Amino acid sequence: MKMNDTIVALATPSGAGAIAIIRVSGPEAISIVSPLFNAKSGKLLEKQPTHTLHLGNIIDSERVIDEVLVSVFRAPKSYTGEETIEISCHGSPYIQQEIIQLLVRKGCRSAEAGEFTLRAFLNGKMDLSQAEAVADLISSENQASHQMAMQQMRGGFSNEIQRLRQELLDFASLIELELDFAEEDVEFANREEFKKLIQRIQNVLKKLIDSFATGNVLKNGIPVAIVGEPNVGKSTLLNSLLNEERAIVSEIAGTTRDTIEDEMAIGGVGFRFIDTAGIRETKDVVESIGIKKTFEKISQAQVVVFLLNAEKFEVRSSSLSASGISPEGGELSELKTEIEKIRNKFPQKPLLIIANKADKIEEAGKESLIAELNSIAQNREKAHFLLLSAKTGAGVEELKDKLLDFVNTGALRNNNTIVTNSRHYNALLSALEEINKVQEGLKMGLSGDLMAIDIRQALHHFGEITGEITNDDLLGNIFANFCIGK
Ligand SMILES: Nc1nc2c(c(=O)[nH]1)N(C=O)[C@@H](CNc1ccc(C(=O)N[C@@H](CCC(=O)O)C(=O)O)cc1)CN2
Ligand SMILES: Nc1nc2c(ncn2[C@@H]2O[C@H](COP(=O)(O)OP(=O)(O)OP(=O)(O)O)[C@@H](O)[C@H]2O)c(=O)[nH]1
Ligand SMILES: [Mg+2]
Repeated sequence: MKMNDTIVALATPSGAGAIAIIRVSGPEAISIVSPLFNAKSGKLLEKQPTHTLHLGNIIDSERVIDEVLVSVFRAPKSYTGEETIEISCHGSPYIQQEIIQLLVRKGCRSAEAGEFTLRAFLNGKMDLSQAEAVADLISSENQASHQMAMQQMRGGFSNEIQRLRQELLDFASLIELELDFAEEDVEFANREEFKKLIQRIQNVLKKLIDSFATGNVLKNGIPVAIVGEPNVGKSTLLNSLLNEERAIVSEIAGTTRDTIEDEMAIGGVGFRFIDTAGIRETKDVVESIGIKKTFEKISQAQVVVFLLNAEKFEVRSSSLSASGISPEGGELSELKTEIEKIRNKFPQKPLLIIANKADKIEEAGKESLIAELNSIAQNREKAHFLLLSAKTGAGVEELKDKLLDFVNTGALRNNNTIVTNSRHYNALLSALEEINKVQEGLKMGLSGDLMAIDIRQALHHFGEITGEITNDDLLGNIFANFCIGK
């Protein structure tokens, strides 16, 4: 990508709108736009100071294309660090295209995706992780992902990495200095202090690495699988959670054959609900493919909502107690087996057991049912039980609260740095690996020259995050995922 030319792009979404912004950045930005702009004040754009706004017409020879507002940003005081002009025109696609084509005829080049932000990075306006956060910020759809992106864009994460990198660099220099005095057997780098620093770096790296699990989940939406036998009301629950008729509901068992997913923010956190095909023995080929997929989805989910029909258990338990037979022998033990199966298959998954169709059972039966199910849930860590009605919506709010409880939003609340980017995550893992080697070296009394190699490696991985160490392929990759005009 060339850097010394002047680029132009629409910064607002394509299509009609009230107003559209056309961005021009590069050494010729002001000199190209100036002769095309007739200011109402009669002032020449080229003479205007930075961060000023001007009303006037964009003209192509004699023809007025539009009445616009033009902002002037002078290098290096702009988003990109270059001379920048922004033209706010009326949002007709025709006007937008006319102005952009005029600018291209006068010597601008159409910007590539992310090129404005790439220039901001290359001009030192932000580091690489901050540039990446700009893209995350634009795609953020809820409070959690917005907060994480904002924190990263403002440099919270980079600062932490930068600090560690500097301290490590200072030690590396001291150790390398010792090498110059090899004959004299001096020790500039205090080994005890160095050990402490390495320990501290390890702790920070581990904390950041651990935060990725939370960050990744918060960024992409927490996957919640809704599973259970056919007809228990899974699709009804999905619709109730989403507040829309997303999935087909019917009294026929086996209605949902393929998984259905949709997102919804609860308390500022994005959740991705996955309605699945009811689990049962079946000879139907299509249905059994759907059931296979259900198990796949359970394995990918962060939380499993296991739905059952409360009615089935209520009827049985009252008739059973009347006849004096232990409920153990009936549906409840069947249920226990069912839950046990899921527990064995996915021992780590938080499980929410939900008795649905609460509206159909009698008040009197509710208590014994809740007690019974709670005793099943109690045996298991991370398992909870709720009675609700997907149809009437009673208890659905409680379910939402429970789901939020499952998410460890503590890290977010405490304003801790959360790693959301897999590139950063990989660099952190590699850095930790090198730091561990340095620690081993210290323990074994490894010579300075060998230790210096591992330290340099660790520094390299820190530099990858902030972009001190980079290459064209990597930059191309990162910025290609931006939108044009950003
Ligand atoms: N019209 C418009 N709105 C926008 C942007 C933009 O580029 N144009 N932004 C783009 O993403 C965001 C705001 N970010 C910006 C960041 C820096 C500068 C800027 O001019 N910085 C100079 C001057 C700072 C100062 O006045 O102290 C600088 O950094 O030197 C402008 C916008 C969101 N809204
Ligand atoms: N009374 C009552 N009926 C419900 C409730 N939830 C679901 N139903 C009914 O139960 C039937 C099955 O609901 P679905 O949501 O299609 O069940 P499902 O679990 O998705 O079924 P499959 O897709 O076949 O696995 C429908 O007739 C629903 O109207 C509830 O809370 N109360
Ligand atoms: Mg269904």
